[in-house]
Amino acid sequence: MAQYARSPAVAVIRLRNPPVNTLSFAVLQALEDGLEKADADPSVKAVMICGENGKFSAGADIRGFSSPNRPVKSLAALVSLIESSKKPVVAAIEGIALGGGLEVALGCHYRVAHVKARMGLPEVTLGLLPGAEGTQRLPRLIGVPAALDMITTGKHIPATEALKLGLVDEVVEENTVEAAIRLANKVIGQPLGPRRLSLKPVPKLPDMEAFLSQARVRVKKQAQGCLAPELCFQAVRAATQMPFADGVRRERELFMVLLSSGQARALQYAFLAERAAQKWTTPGGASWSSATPQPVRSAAVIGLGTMGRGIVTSLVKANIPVVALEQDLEYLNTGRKAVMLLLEREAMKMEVGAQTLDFHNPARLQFTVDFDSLRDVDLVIEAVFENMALKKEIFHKLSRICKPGALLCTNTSALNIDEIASATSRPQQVIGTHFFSPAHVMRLLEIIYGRHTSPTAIATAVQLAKALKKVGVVVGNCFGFVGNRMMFPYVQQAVFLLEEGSRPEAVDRVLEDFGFKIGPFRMSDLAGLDVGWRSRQGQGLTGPSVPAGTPARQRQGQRYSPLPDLLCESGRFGQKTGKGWYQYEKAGGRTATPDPWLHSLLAQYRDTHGIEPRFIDQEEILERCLFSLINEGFAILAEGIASGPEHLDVIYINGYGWPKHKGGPMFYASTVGLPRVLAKLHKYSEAHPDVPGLQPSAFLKKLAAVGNPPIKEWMSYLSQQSSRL
Ligand SMILES: CC(C)(COP(=O)(O)OP(=O)(O)OC[C@H]1O[C@@H](n2cnc3c(N)ncnc32)[C@H](O)[C@@H]1OP(=O)(O)O)[C@@H](O)C(=O)NCCC(=O)NCCSC(=O)/C=C/CCCCCCCCCCCCC(=O)O
Repeated sequence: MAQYARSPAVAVIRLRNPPVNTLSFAVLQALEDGLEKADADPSVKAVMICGENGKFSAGADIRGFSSPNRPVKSLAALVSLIESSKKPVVAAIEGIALGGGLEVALGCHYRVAHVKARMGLPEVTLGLLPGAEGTQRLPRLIGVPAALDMITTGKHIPATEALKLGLVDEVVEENTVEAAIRLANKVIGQPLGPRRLSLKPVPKLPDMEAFLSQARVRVKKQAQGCLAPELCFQAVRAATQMPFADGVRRERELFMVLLSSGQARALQYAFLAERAAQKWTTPGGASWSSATPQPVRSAAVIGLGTMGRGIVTSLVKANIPVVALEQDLEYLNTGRKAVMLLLEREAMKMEVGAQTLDFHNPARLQFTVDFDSLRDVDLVIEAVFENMALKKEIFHKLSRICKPGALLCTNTSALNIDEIASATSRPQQVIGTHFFSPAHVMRLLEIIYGRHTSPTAIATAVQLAKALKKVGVVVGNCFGFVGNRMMFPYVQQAVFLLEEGSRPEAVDRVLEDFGFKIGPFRMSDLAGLDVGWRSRQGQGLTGPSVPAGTPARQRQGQRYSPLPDLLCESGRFGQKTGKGWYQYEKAGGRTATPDPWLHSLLAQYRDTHGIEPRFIDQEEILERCLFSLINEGFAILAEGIASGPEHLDVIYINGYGWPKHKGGPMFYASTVGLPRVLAKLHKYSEAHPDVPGLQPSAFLKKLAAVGNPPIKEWMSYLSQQSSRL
């Protein structure tokens, strides 16, 4: 709602809808009532609009867009009402003014912002456009280039930048509401015409047409298959070509197209899924609502390979003092140089005026080979390579050296957390923190609890993720956890498709056209084929431990493809060796080119194994790869390894390049329809009975049988018996 008060010639309207003052129907109604009251009261000479609790407004309620009962009350009409007020209206922007919240402020005649406030029109990130006339008012206020940038990227800008752009009239360090009331008193009686943005012309550019056509190319390129940026562009272009009222009509038409699009639903789901994933629970009954994190005032990282370097960089960026440890001076010096380089680059990227990175100060970042230096840290992240014996040795040492409450984290992508914890005397403080490479860039942090991990340890790891500006998703302990476990059948299908007649570039193209940033073969080349090879050797799937007489394409009665092993045996480890599923310009090169050598290897391989190659169409490539991944997701949910489909989707969007506008694999399955996913899996598993990954999971079958319920109801169909939750 909104609260109305007087101060004394200024009416104060305070938006109130915790936690972020979204513009519900009740808020809009109360705002309208407040404006009418102020208008009718002759002793009121000006109006000031602010938000409760130090936040102006986060805009429209995202949950309302998909609701059949969404309020028909038009926000746009209210913005016009504010603008047409005969008494000056001043917005006092504290905290945030986003989306519809900023559009309300644009309707005001003046805007005062607190120095720490952020403003933006993030509708594009929700698959929408600023549909309350924001695409028409903002270019009139700050010019087309800046408005187009804000509207098509959705970025939040700080108050200082808003002041430079002319988006706000004043930035204050103290009480914003008092400053806004002062300004309101000052402008009483001044003409309002020049302050009404709808009456202003769009500022001209020397060659608007040329600017717009270049901007359109840029927007399309950045959109990566998303519709909203293009329609945002069209709405802003309308502002340059039409009078305000016509531009508003065009904006409305484009908004309605987006509002009913599947992409908007997916993006809004993704926003809410990220918040839902913060609400973790475990089968033992621990949860975000009752567990309290421990403070992390200092940390240590063991191992300065690729992952360790990124993790140190992340911690330094989060202003957490770090001790970085390596096994000897040679490794330490190489690691130190690499970390310093990363930090120099990060420092250069930081905004002018923002807090600087204090990494030359040994009290903030210390390099050592001495385990004793870890004695006092609050948290240790072990990031050595994936070797159980080595990890156990380190954890044994840590449990002797570290102070009693220290959290002991292992950065692993698949290894058993319980086994690692068994090497310590304090398994309740051991937790998996699976970072994604490059660790200082990628947003995802998979947080894996073991059998004995305490709720405090989980809460502390979640808190750490927040401090590192990452999305922490809490999951249970199983081989590959959630992300990699779902990835295995996907990559396996991709390789089987090669055996049957396809090529890496064909499979990658289909998945990249679907929206993945990178297809499975390019991804394997980037990650290094030797990583999987070592893991398969460890599992006894390849190498000398495979019993003599084992059929080349079978392991334990299941289909197996030795193709990736053959590549590794030829020294083809991917980008780092200049050859893998593709060829590259040099070792370490990044430009993948289809490789005739590989094509003839595939032909030879099929000959050797008597496989008749066939043409495999895009539909089969897509369905076999995606549906096997999704199928594993259902098995994970049924086992209680993750507490909801949103968790899986957040992992895939933030760690595996799944296109956000398709909402994540489980959301995608819900849009395809579970009966269809099930029917396709039946079809493919009949054709390939020796591939367990294609056999539909019991949970998927159950959901399809009960009539394809909406995604938010899925978990209610898991019986207590079938779930570990
Ligand atoms: C920066 C944030 C605001 C805060 O971040 P942080 O402090 O980290 O906290 P969070 O955990 O993210 O959030 C806290 C809780 O708040 C919830 N939240 C936040 N924002 C929203 C929101 N906008 N809606 C709903 N809920 C929100 C969040 O979920 C958390 O709650 P919980 O823990 O999950 O319970 C950050 O949250 C953020 O960035 N928020 C998003 C801001 C945003 O994107 N705003 C834009 C929203 S879209 C908008 O405003 C659009 C406006 C245009 C509307 C145009 C309407 C005109 C239509 C014309 C045609 C209509 C025809 C009508 C006919 C018909 O109806 O049929």
